[in-house]
Amino acid sequence: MSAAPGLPPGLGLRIKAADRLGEVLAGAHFAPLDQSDIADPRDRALANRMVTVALRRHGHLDHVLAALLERGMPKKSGNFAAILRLALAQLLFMPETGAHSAVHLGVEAMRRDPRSRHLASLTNAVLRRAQARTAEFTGLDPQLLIPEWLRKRWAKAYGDAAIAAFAQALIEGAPLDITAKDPEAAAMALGADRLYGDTIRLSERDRPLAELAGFAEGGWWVQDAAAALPARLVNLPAGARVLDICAAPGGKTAQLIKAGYRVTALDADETRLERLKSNLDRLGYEAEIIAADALAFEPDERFDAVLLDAPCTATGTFRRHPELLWQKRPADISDRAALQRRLIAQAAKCLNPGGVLVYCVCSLEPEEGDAQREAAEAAGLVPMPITAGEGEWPAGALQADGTLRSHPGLIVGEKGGTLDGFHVARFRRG
Ligand SMILES: C[S@@+](CC[C@H](N)C(=O)[O-])C[C@H]1O[C@@H](n2cnc3c(N)ncnc32)[C@H](O)[C@@H]1O
Repeated sequence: MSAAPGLPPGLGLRIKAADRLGEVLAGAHFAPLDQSDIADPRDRALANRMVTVALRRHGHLDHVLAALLERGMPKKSGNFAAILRLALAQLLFMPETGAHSAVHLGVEAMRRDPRSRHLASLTNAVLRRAQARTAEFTGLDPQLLIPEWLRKRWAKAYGDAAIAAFAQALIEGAPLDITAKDPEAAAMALGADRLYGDTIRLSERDRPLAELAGFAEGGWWVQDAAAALPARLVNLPAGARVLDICAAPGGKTAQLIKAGYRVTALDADETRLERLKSNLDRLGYEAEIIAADALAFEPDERFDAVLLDAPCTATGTFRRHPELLWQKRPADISDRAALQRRLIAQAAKCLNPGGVLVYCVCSLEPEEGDAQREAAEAAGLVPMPITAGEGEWPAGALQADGTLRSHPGLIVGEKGGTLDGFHVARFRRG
């Protein structure tokens, strides 16, 4: 069934997918196509998979395009790049969808775009040449999937072997990780595996989230296994007052409430706070919610703990957001690191003497992680090392200095999946 009436089967969804890919190539964050874009669930799933594969394989597609477009990318070519990348992704990396359909519908999609229809025969030629070189292009070095500047940084921080693992994790994508109120019952109801703590993992999913067992009843929320680590490290008695200072959309707020703390959830972004509110409502959880700039926040009463899940480059989430690999620039790292230093200083001011700060970022960059210890110490905080006996985390994540470092090269669970990159450090106000 076609996603748009009057178009040949399968063409409408490709046009929608190419439009979405075009937006991401122009710098937008990838938001999956939803029901309002493509009504048929199977068409929608295919379209989203095509965009995702094109984004995961971006580095390989760069190489293929450089090899096949002798005169480079044509100027003023409308959606040419997105349509071609999508067709190449399908042809080379989604063989189960059929080479004929990749070529034929790719060329048809190009014909339907008024700004790029003059390039339909070039498209046909490029796709046919790619098809003839399938073995070569599907055998490209996986490390080409990571831009060189990031590859160099990550090799320095995590070693060469980690780069190969990161590239593999990028190709495979992320499973659905869930934090459950009752992990044993939820794992049973969903056919999921238990990882550690209250995290369970669903490797295969055949329906939308809202239709999964326990969602409507508020039995669980989506949260990567690594993202679930920081809130557990607050480790205070139930009833403690905890400020979640960059809280939305609320995954960690929900964990803090589950742990029995009295939680204040603050965020500067009102739209994201709406999502936090509706997430907590679904879970039947309550928190004090404050829309404010953390940098200007002066609480009436200080807190026993602050969780600072700081805005960051989010490079640790590349399995879910592969576009970040190609959108981030070195200046983003220094920019975020500077904001994080200011937030750490502000978070320290919100703590009672002896209060605990848990600082975390979903970034793989040392400037946003280990290096921020200096900013914490400058704000009057002392390191409070995380210890081996106080929780469960992936083997290899606990570092000698008592901070946690997860990355998509670490293996978790019996089925051997990976997890996001997170840095977690804990401090106490002196
Ligand atoms: C990494 S996200 C938080 C994710 C959240 N902790 C969770 O687990 O669901 C960072 C958040 O920081 C917020 N933020 C960025 N700058 C801020 C500021 N100056 N004051 C308050 N919130 C800010 C963003 O709106 C964003 O929601």
